Amino acid sequence: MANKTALVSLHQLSVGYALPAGRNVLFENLGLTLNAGELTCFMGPNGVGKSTLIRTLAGLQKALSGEVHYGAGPNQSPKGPLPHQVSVVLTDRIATVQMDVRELVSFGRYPYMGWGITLSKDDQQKVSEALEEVHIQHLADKKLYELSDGQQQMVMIARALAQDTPVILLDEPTAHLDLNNRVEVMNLLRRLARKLNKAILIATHELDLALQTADLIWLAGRGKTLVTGIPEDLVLSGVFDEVFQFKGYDLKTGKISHEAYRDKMISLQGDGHAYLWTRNALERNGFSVTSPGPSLPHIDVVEKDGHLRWIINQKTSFDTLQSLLTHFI
Ligand SMILES: Nc1ncnc2c1ncn2[C@@H]1O[C@H](COP(=O)(O)OP(=O)(O)OP(=O)(O)O)[C@@H](O)[C@H]1O
Repeated sequence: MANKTALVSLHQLSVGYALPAGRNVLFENLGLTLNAGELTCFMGPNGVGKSTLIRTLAGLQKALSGEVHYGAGPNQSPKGPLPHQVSVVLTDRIATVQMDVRELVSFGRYPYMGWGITLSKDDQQKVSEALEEVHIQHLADKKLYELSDGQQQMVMIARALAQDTPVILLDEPTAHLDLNNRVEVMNLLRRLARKLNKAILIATHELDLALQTADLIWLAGRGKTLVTGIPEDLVLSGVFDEVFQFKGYDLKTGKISHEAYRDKMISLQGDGHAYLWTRNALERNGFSVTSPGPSLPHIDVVEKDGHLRWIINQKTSFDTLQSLLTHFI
Protein backbone atom coordinates (compact mmCIF):
# COMPACT_ATOMS: atom_id res chain seq x y z
CA MET A 1 0.00 0.00 0.00
CA ALA A 2 1.24 3.51 -0.81
CA ASN A 3 2.63 5.49 2.11
CA LYS A 4 0.50 8.37 3.26
CA THR A 5 1.96 11.86 3.25
CA ALA A 6 1.35 13.60 6.56
CA LEU A 7 0.72 17.32 6.07
CA VAL A 8 0.04 17.99 9.76
CA SER A 9 1.54 15.96 12.62
CA LEU A 10 0.55 16.35 16.25
CA HIS A 11 3.26 15.45 18.76
CA GLN A 12 2.21 14.91 22.37
CA LEU A 13 -0.18 17.80 21.87
CA SER A 14 -2.28 18.92 24.81
CA VAL A 15 -4.93 21.58 24.26
CA GLY A 16 -7.26 23.53 26.49
CA TYR A 17 -7.23 26.67 28.57
CA ALA A 18 -4.76 27.96 31.16
CA LEU A 19 -7.17 29.81 33.44
CA PRO A 20 -6.35 31.75 36.62
CA ALA A 21 -8.18 29.02 38.55
CA GLY A 22 -6.06 26.28 36.93
CA ARG A 23 -5.70 24.44 33.64
CA ASN A 24 -8.71 23.06 31.81
CA VAL A 25 -7.15 20.31 29.72
CA LEU A 26 -9.48 19.14 26.95
CA PHE A 27 -7.14 16.80 25.04
CA GLU A 28 -3.89 15.32 26.24
CA ASN A 29 -0.86 13.86 24.45
CA LEU A 30 -2.42 13.66 21.01
CA GLY A 31 -0.23 11.99 18.41
CA LEU A 32 -2.12 12.09 15.11
CA THR A 33 -1.66 13.12 11.51
CA LEU A 34 -3.72 14.73 8.78
CA ASN A 35 -2.82 13.20 5.44
CA ALA A 36 -2.71 14.49 1.89
CA GLY A 37 -5.78 13.56 -0.14
CA GLU A 38 -7.91 12.73 2.91
CA LEU A 39 -11.05 14.24 4.38
CA THR A 40 -11.03 13.79 8.16
CA CYS A 41 -14.21 14.44 10.13
CA PHE A 42 -13.77 15.42 13.74
CA MET A 43 -16.78 14.42 15.82
CA GLY A 44 -17.77 14.39 19.45
CA PRO A 45 -20.41 15.69 21.87
CA ASN A 46 -20.99 19.42 22.49
CA GLY A 47 -18.30 21.09 24.55
CA VAL A 48 -15.75 18.31 24.21
CA GLY A 49 -13.20 20.66 22.61
CA LYS A 50 -13.50 20.37 18.82
CA SER A 51 -13.38 24.10 18.13
CA THR A 52 -10.54 24.51 20.61
CA LEU A 53 -8.42 21.89 18.84
CA ILE A 54 -9.23 23.39 15.41
CA ARG A 55 -8.18 26.84 16.66
CA THR A 56 -5.01 25.36 18.15
CA LEU A 57 -4.10 23.60 14.89
CA ALA A 58 -4.83 26.85 13.02
CA GLY A 59 -2.39 28.71 15.30
CA LEU A 60 -5.15 30.93 16.68
CA GLN A 61 -4.70 29.57 20.19
CA LYS A 62 -1.60 28.33 22.04
CA ALA A 63 -1.24 24.65 22.82
CA LEU A 64 -0.89 23.80 26.52
CA SER A 65 2.08 21.60 25.59
CA GLY A 66 3.44 19.54 22.72
CA GLU A 67 3.96 20.54 19.11
CA VAL A 68 2.27 20.63 15.74
CA HIS A 69 4.39 20.16 12.64
CA TYR A 70 3.16 21.34 9.25
CA GLY A 71 4.48 19.83 6.08
CA ALA A 72 7.78 18.00 6.11
CA GLY A 73 9.89 19.78 8.74
CA PRO A 74 9.05 21.13 12.18
CA ASN A 75 6.77 24.12 12.25
CA GLN A 76 8.97 27.16 11.62
CA SER A 77 6.67 29.74 13.15
CA PRO A 78 6.44 29.88 16.95
CA LYS A 79 2.97 31.45 16.62
CA GLY A 80 1.48 28.66 14.51
CA PRO A 81 1.34 27.65 10.87
CA LEU A 82 2.33 30.05 8.12
CA PRO A 83 -0.53 31.41 5.99
CA HIS A 84 0.57 29.47 2.94
CA GLN A 85 0.44 26.20 4.96
CA VAL A 86 -3.02 26.23 6.53
CA SER A 87 -6.30 28.00 5.78
CA VAL A 88 -9.17 27.99 8.21
CA VAL A 89 -12.93 28.48 7.97
CA LEU A 90 -14.56 29.27 11.31
CA THR A 91 -18.23 29.54 12.18
CA ASP A 92 -18.37 33.36 12.42
CA ARG A 93 -20.79 35.08 10.08
CA ILE A 94 -19.25 37.44 7.54
CA ALA A 95 -19.45 40.94 9.02
CA THR A 96 -18.10 43.02 6.11
CA VAL A 97 -21.37 43.05 4.23
CA GLN A 98 -20.51 45.88 1.85
CA MET A 99 -17.85 43.73 0.20
CA ASP A 100 -18.64 41.64 -2.85
CA VAL A 101 -17.90 37.95 -3.23
CA ARG A 102 -14.82 38.33 -5.45
CA GLU A 103 -13.27 40.81 -3.01
CA LEU A 104 -13.78 38.48 -0.07
CA VAL A 105 -12.38 35.48 -1.92
CA SER A 106 -9.39 37.67 -2.92
CA PHE A 107 -8.54 37.96 0.79
CA GLY A 108 -7.31 34.38 0.47
CA ARG A 109 -4.41 35.75 -1.59
CA TYR A 110 -3.03 38.05 1.14
CA PRO A 111 -0.11 35.74 2.07
CA TYR A 112 1.21 36.10 -1.48
CA MET A 113 0.70 39.80 -2.07
CA GLY A 114 3.99 41.16 -0.74
CA TRP A 115 3.96 44.88 0.05
CA GLY A 116 1.55 45.81 -2.69
CA ILE A 117 -2.21 45.80 -2.29
CA THR A 118 -3.05 44.87 -5.86
CA LEU A 119 -3.63 41.35 -7.07
CA SER A 120 -1.21 40.01 -9.66
CA LYS A 121 -2.52 38.16 -12.75
CA ASP A 122 -1.65 34.92 -10.97
CA ASP A 123 -3.62 36.00 -7.86
CA GLN A 124 -6.63 36.90 -10.00
CA GLN A 125 -6.41 33.55 -11.74
CA LYS A 126 -6.37 31.71 -8.39
CA VAL A 127 -9.42 33.67 -7.21
CA SER A 128 -11.30 32.79 -10.41
CA GLU A 129 -10.30 29.13 -10.07
CA ALA A 130 -11.51 29.05 -6.45
CA LEU A 131 -14.88 30.52 -7.47
CA GLU A 132 -15.18 27.93 -10.25
CA GLU A 133 -14.16 25.05 -8.00
CA VAL A 134 -17.09 25.70 -5.65
CA HIS A 135 -19.43 26.61 -8.55
CA ILE A 136 -20.15 30.19 -7.45
CA GLN A 137 -18.75 32.16 -10.43
CA HIS A 138 -22.26 33.54 -10.97
CA LEU A 139 -22.16 35.12 -7.50
CA ALA A 140 -18.80 36.87 -7.99
CA ASP A 141 -20.25 40.41 -8.18
CA LYS A 142 -22.94 39.98 -5.54
CA LYS A 143 -22.67 41.77 -2.21
CA LEU A 144 -22.25 39.48 0.75
CA TYR A 145 -25.55 40.64 2.27
CA GLU A 146 -27.34 39.35 -0.83
CA LEU A 147 -26.26 35.76 -0.14
CA SER A 148 -28.02 32.93 1.65
CA ASP A 149 -26.27 31.11 4.50
CA GLY A 150 -25.35 28.26 2.16
CA GLN A 151 -23.91 30.63 -0.44
CA GLN A 152 -21.90 32.44 2.26
CA GLN A 153 -20.50 29.10 3.36
CA MET A 154 -19.41 28.37 -0.20
CA VAL A 155 -17.76 31.80 -0.38
CA MET A 156 -15.76 31.09 2.77
CA ILE A 157 -14.64 27.77 1.33
CA ALA A 158 -13.65 29.54 -1.91
CA ARG A 159 -11.60 32.03 0.14
CA ALA A 160 -9.78 29.14 1.81
CA LEU A 161 -9.17 27.57 -1.61
CA ALA A 162 -7.83 30.84 -3.03
CA GLN A 163 -5.31 30.77 -0.18
CA ASP A 164 -3.97 27.69 -1.94
CA THR A 165 -2.77 25.84 1.17
CA PRO A 166 -2.15 22.10 1.43
CA VAL A 167 -4.24 22.01 4.63
CA ILE A 168 -7.77 23.36 5.24
CA LEU A 169 -9.41 23.32 8.67
CA LEU A 170 -13.15 23.98 8.94
CA ASP A 171 -15.30 24.33 12.04
CA GLU A 172 -18.88 23.16 11.40
CA PRO A 173 -19.04 24.21 7.74
CA THR A 174 -22.57 22.82 7.37
CA ALA A 175 -24.17 24.51 10.40
CA HIS A 176 -27.55 26.12 9.53
CA LEU A 177 -27.64 24.65 6.00
CA ASP A 178 -30.49 22.65 4.51
CA LEU A 179 -29.96 19.01 3.58
CA ASN A 180 -29.07 19.69 -0.07
CA ASN A 181 -26.49 22.29 0.86
CA ARG A 182 -25.08 20.10 3.63
CA VAL A 183 -24.60 17.23 1.21
CA GLU A 184 -23.12 19.61 -1.39
CA VAL A 185 -20.58 21.07 1.07
CA MET A 186 -19.48 17.64 2.33
CA ASN A 187 -19.17 16.24 -1.21
CA LEU A 188 -17.30 19.33 -2.32
CA LEU A 189 -14.78 19.01 0.52
CA ARG A 190 -14.25 15.34 -0.18
CA ARG A 191 -13.75 16.05 -3.89
CA LEU A 192 -11.27 18.84 -3.12
CA ALA A 193 -9.25 16.61 -0.80
CA ARG A 194 -8.95 13.96 -3.51
CA LYS A 195 -8.56 16.15 -6.57
CA LEU A 196 -6.16 18.71 -5.09
CA ASN A 197 -4.44 16.29 -2.70
CA LYS A 198 -5.22 18.46 0.31
CA ALA A 199 -5.59 17.42 3.94
CA ILE A 200 -9.00 18.65 5.07
CA LEU A 201 -10.25 18.52 8.67
CA ILE A 202 -13.87 19.31 9.49
CA ALA A 203 -15.33 19.57 12.96
CA THR A 204 -18.92 18.47 12.47
CA HIS A 205 -22.06 17.14 14.12
CA GLU A 206 -23.29 15.63 10.83
CA LEU A 207 -23.16 11.99 11.83
CA ASP A 208 -24.83 10.50 8.74
CA LEU A 209 -22.93 12.64 6.26
CA ALA A 210 -19.59 12.17 8.00
CA LEU A 211 -20.01 8.40 8.02
CA GLN A 212 -20.70 8.43 4.30
CA THR A 213 -18.02 10.88 3.18
CA ALA A 214 -15.06 10.89 5.59
CA ASP A 215 -11.86 9.00 4.83
CA LEU A 216 -11.04 9.07 8.51
CA ILE A 217 -12.89 9.97 11.70
CA TRP A 218 -11.39 11.58 14.77
CA LEU A 219 -13.85 10.81 17.57
CA ALA A 220 -13.68 12.68 20.88
CA GLY A 221 -15.51 11.90 24.07
CA ARG A 222 -13.70 8.93 25.58
CA GLY A 223 -11.27 10.51 28.04
CA LYS A 224 -9.00 13.30 26.88
CA THR A 225 -7.92 11.48 23.78
CA LEU A 226 -9.26 10.82 20.29
CA VAL A 227 -10.27 7.49 18.80
CA THR A 228 -9.45 7.36 15.09
CA GLY A 229 -10.40 5.00 12.30
CA ILE A 230 -12.38 4.72 9.10
CA PRO A 231 -16.10 5.33 9.69
CA GLU A 232 -17.24 1.74 9.16
CA ASP A 233 -14.74 0.30 11.70
CA LEU A 234 -15.82 2.79 14.33
CA VAL A 235 -19.52 2.07 13.76
CA LEU A 236 -19.02 -1.69 14.01
CA SER A 237 -16.78 -1.41 17.08
CA GLY A 238 -19.58 0.32 19.00
CA VAL A 239 -17.38 3.28 19.98
CA PHE A 240 -19.89 5.77 18.53
CA ASP A 241 -22.64 4.29 20.72
CA GLU A 242 -20.34 4.55 23.72
CA VAL A 243 -19.53 8.21 23.07
CA PHE A 244 -22.96 9.47 22.00
CA GLN A 245 -25.18 7.11 24.09
CA PHE A 246 -27.85 7.16 21.36
CA LYS A 247 -31.40 6.95 22.64
CA GLY A 248 -33.86 5.38 20.21
CA TYR A 249 -31.41 5.35 17.30
CA ASP A 250 -29.62 2.31 15.99
CA LEU A 251 -26.44 3.51 14.31
CA LYS A 252 -25.62 0.09 12.86
CA THR A 253 -28.84 0.05 10.80
CA GLY A 254 -29.01 3.85 10.54
CA LYS A 255 -32.62 3.68 11.73
CA ILE A 256 -34.76 5.08 14.51
CA SER A 257 -35.74 2.23 16.84
CA HIS A 258 -39.56 2.04 16.80
CA GLU A 259 -41.55 0.59 19.69
CA ALA A 260 -43.81 -2.31 18.57
CA TYR A 261 -46.63 -0.95 20.73
CA ARG A 262 -49.51 -2.62 18.82
CA ASP A 263 -48.34 -6.14 19.67
CA LYS A 264 -49.34 -7.20 16.15
CA MET A 265 -47.20 -9.04 13.58
CA ILE A 266 -47.54 -8.48 9.85
CA SER A 267 -45.66 -10.45 7.23
CA LEU A 268 -44.29 -8.48 4.32
CA GLN A 269 -42.88 -9.37 0.94
CA GLY A 270 -41.44 -7.03 -1.68
CA ASP A 271 -38.24 -5.59 -3.11
CA GLY A 272 -35.99 -2.59 -2.94
CA HIS A 273 -37.04 0.84 -1.77
CA ALA A 274 -40.76 0.05 -1.84
CA TYR A 275 -40.18 -2.80 0.64
CA LEU A 276 -37.99 -0.61 2.91
CA TRP A 277 -40.45 2.30 3.03
CA THR A 278 -43.42 -0.03 3.58
CA ARG A 279 -41.58 -1.57 6.47
CA ASN A 280 -40.78 1.88 7.84
CA ALA A 281 -44.45 2.93 7.65
CA LEU A 282 -45.58 -0.21 9.48
CA GLU A 283 -42.90 -0.07 12.18
CA ARG A 284 -43.38 3.66 12.70
CA ASN A 285 -47.03 2.83 13.40
CA GLY A 286 -46.21 0.22 16.03
CA PHE A 287 -46.44 -3.04 14.02
CA SER A 288 -43.83 -5.80 14.06
CA VAL A 289 -42.79 -6.77 10.55
CA THR A 290 -41.66 -10.28 9.76
CA SER A 291 -40.95 -12.42 6.71
CA PRO A 292 -43.86 -14.44 5.26
CA GLY A 293 -45.28 -17.04 7.65
CA PRO A 294 -48.56 -18.90 8.19
CA SER A 295 -51.59 -17.36 9.91
CA LEU A 296 -50.32 -13.77 9.83
CA PRO A 297 -51.83 -10.91 7.86
CA HIS A 298 -49.64 -10.75 4.76
CA ILE A 299 -48.80 -7.82 2.51
CA ASP A 300 -47.29 -8.12 -0.97
CA VAL A 301 -45.68 -4.99 -2.41
CA VAL A 302 -45.98 -5.19 -6.20
CA GLU A 303 -45.06 -2.83 -8.99
CA LYS A 304 -47.04 -2.90 -12.22
CA ASP A 305 -46.85 -0.45 -15.14
CA GLY A 306 -44.80 1.93 -13.01
CA HIS A 307 -47.37 1.98 -10.20
CA LEU A 308 -46.98 0.51 -6.71
CA ARG A 309 -49.74 -1.51 -5.09
CA TRP A 310 -50.03 -3.13 -1.68
CA ILE A 311 -52.12 -6.32 -1.60
CA ILE A 312 -53.35 -7.86 1.66
CA ASN A 313 -53.75 -11.65 1.74
CA GLN A 314 -53.89 -11.67 -2.09
CA LYS A 315 -57.33 -10.03 -1.94
CA THR A 316 -57.58 -6.41 -0.96
CA SER A 317 -55.46 -3.95 -2.87
CA PHE A 318 -54.35 -0.38 -1.98
CA ASP A 319 -52.59 2.22 -4.08
CA THR A 320 -51.03 4.27 -1.26
CA LEU A 321 -49.36 3.32 1.99
CA GLN A 322 -51.62 5.75 3.78
CA SER A 323 -54.73 3.82 2.70
CA LEU A 324 -53.05 0.53 3.64
CA LEU A 325 -52.30 1.84 7.13
CA THR A 326 -55.86 3.12 7.53
CA HIS A 327 -57.04 -0.45 6.90
CA PHE A 328 -54.91 -1.83 9.72
CA ILE A 329 -55.25 0.88 12.34
N1 LIG B 1 -12.21 31.10 25.79
C1 LIG B 1 -12.43 30.07 26.61
N2 LIG B 1 -11.93 30.07 27.86
C2 LIG B 1 -12.13 29.03 28.70
N3 LIG B 1 -12.83 27.91 28.37
C3 LIG B 1 -13.34 27.86 27.15
C4 LIG B 1 -13.19 28.92 26.18
N4 LIG B 1 -13.81 28.57 25.04
C5 LIG B 1 -14.34 27.35 25.26
N5 LIG B 1 -14.06 26.93 26.52
C6 LIG B 1 -14.47 25.66 27.11
O1 LIG B 1 -13.81 24.62 26.44
C7 LIG B 1 -14.67 23.50 26.27
C8 LIG B 1 -14.68 23.07 24.82
O2 LIG B 1 -15.27 24.08 24.02
P1 LIG B 1 -15.31 23.94 22.44
O3 LIG B 1 -16.08 25.11 21.92
O4 LIG B 1 -13.94 23.72 21.94
O5 LIG B 1 -16.16 22.60 22.28
P2 LIG B 1 -16.83 21.95 20.97
O6 LIG B 1 -16.55 20.50 21.02
O7 LIG B 1 -16.42 22.71 19.76
O8 LIG B 1 -18.36 22.21 21.27
P3 LIG B 1 -19.62 22.33 20.27
O9 LIG B 1 -19.81 20.98 19.65
O10 LIG B 1 -20.74 22.67 21.20
O11 LIG B 1 -19.32 23.42 19.28
C9 LIG B 1 -16.03 23.92 26.79
O12 LIG B 1 -16.19 23.37 28.09
C10 LIG B 1 -15.96 25.40 26.86
O13 LIG B 1 -16.71 25.91 27.92
